[in-house]
Amino acid sequence: MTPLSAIGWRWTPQTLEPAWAALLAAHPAARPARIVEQHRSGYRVAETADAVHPAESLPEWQRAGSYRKGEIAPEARPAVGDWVLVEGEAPKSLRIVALLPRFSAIKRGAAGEHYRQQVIAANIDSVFVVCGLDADFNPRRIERYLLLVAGSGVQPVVVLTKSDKDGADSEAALHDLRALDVPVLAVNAKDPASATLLQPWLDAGRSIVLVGSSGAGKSTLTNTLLGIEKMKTGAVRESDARGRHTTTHRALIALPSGACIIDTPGMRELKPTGEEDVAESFADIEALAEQCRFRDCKHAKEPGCAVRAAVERGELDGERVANFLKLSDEVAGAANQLASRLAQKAEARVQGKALHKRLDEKYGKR
Ligand SMILES: Nc1nc2c(ncn2[C@@H]2O[C@H](COP(=O)(O)OP(=O)(O)OP(=O)(O)O)[C@@H](O)[C@H]2O)c(=O)[nH]1
Ligand SMILES: [Zn+2]
Repeated sequence: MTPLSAIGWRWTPQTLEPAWAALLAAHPAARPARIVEQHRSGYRVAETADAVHPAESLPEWQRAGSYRKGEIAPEARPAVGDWVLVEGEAPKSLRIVALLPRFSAIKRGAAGEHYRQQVIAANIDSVFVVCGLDADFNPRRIERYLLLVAGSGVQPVVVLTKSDKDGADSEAALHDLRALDVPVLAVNAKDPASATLLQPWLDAGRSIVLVGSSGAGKSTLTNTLLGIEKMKTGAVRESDARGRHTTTHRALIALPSGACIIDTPGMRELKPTGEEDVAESFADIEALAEQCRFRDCKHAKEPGCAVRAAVERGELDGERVANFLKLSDEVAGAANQLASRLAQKAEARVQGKALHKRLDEKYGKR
C-alpha cells in the first residue's frame, strides 16, 4: 500500500479521470493531497495517513461575507474529503494549487448564512448510518439520514449496533426497516468477528463516513475495525465530566483493510438543502400515492387514499408515512428558502447591472 492509497487514492495513470489528468498535467510540479480538516483559518491536508499539515489555499477560496461579484460558490471550494493538488514542502509551506472534481458530495442546507448549501464531505464511497438496537433505535432518524445522503453519490449502509445486548431484537428491527432498499446489518460493534459483516464496503482505497447519534457506537465500531484503541469511547468518557466532546479527534483513520474512515464534525447535524428527492427515498409510499383518488392527496383525510388504506391493512408503517410527510414539509421549506436566496442573488445581480448601466450613461463607458 502506498501512503496515498491508505488515504483513499486508488487511481493509476490509466484509470485517472480525464479531468483529473488534465489538472495534473497543468500543474507538473504539484502532487495530490486530501483535505482532512477545514477551519476558519484554512485547510489541513494529508499526504499520508499519519501526517496532516496546514496548507495555504487559493485567495478566492478564503471565506467571504456576501455575494460579491466574482465570489466563488461555497460548493466550488474544497471540503473535507476533496482531493487537491499541492506544491511546496510540508509541514510549513504547502500551497493548494487546484481542486480536483469530486465524484460524490454530501451536502447540507446552511440556514442563517448567505450560502444555500455546504459540502460537508466529498469523495466518499459509503456512509454507515449507525444506530443502536437499544433506546437509540429510531427508524425515523434512519430514514432522515438516508434521505439526506440519497443523491449524493454515496452508498448508504444501515449498521445496527448492540445486537449482543439484552433486549436487542434484531429481527424486529429488520422488520421495522423492511421498506428501506439499502443494506441493513445488525452487529456487535465490540466484536471483530461481527464487524467483518462490513467488509464488502471496506475494500482498499474506499472512503467511509459514519453518522449516527451520540452513543450509537461509531467510535466503538471504528476501534474494532482498526483493531486497536485509537479513539476514546463512551465507556472511558463516562468518568470524564466534560462528556461527549472528549473523543480524541482524528480526521482521517486508515484501516488495516486499506479503506479509510473520514470524520468531520459537519456530519453531526444534517439538515436538508431543499434538493432532496423525498419521493425517491420513499418509493413505496410514492407508488401507493399513484393510486390515491386525488392527485394532490395529502394522505390525511381525503377519501380514496391508497396510502392510508395500506396502513390500515397493516402493509405500511403509519409512522413511516408520518415521517414522509414531515420530511416532505422540511424539504419543501428548505427548497423555498433556496429559491428565495437564489432570487435575492439574481436581484442583486440585476441591481448591480442597472447601477453599472446608469453609471455608464452618466460618465460614459469606463
Ligand atoms: N454491548 C455493546 N456495546 C456497545 C456496542 N456499540 C457501542 N457500545 C457501547 O455504547 C457506548 C457508546 O459507544 P460509542 O462508540 O462511544 O458511541 P459514539 O457513536 O462514538 O458516540 P459519540 O462519540 O458521542 O458520537 C460505549 O459504552 C460502547 O462500549 C455494541 O455493539 N455492543
Ligand atoms: Zn393519499
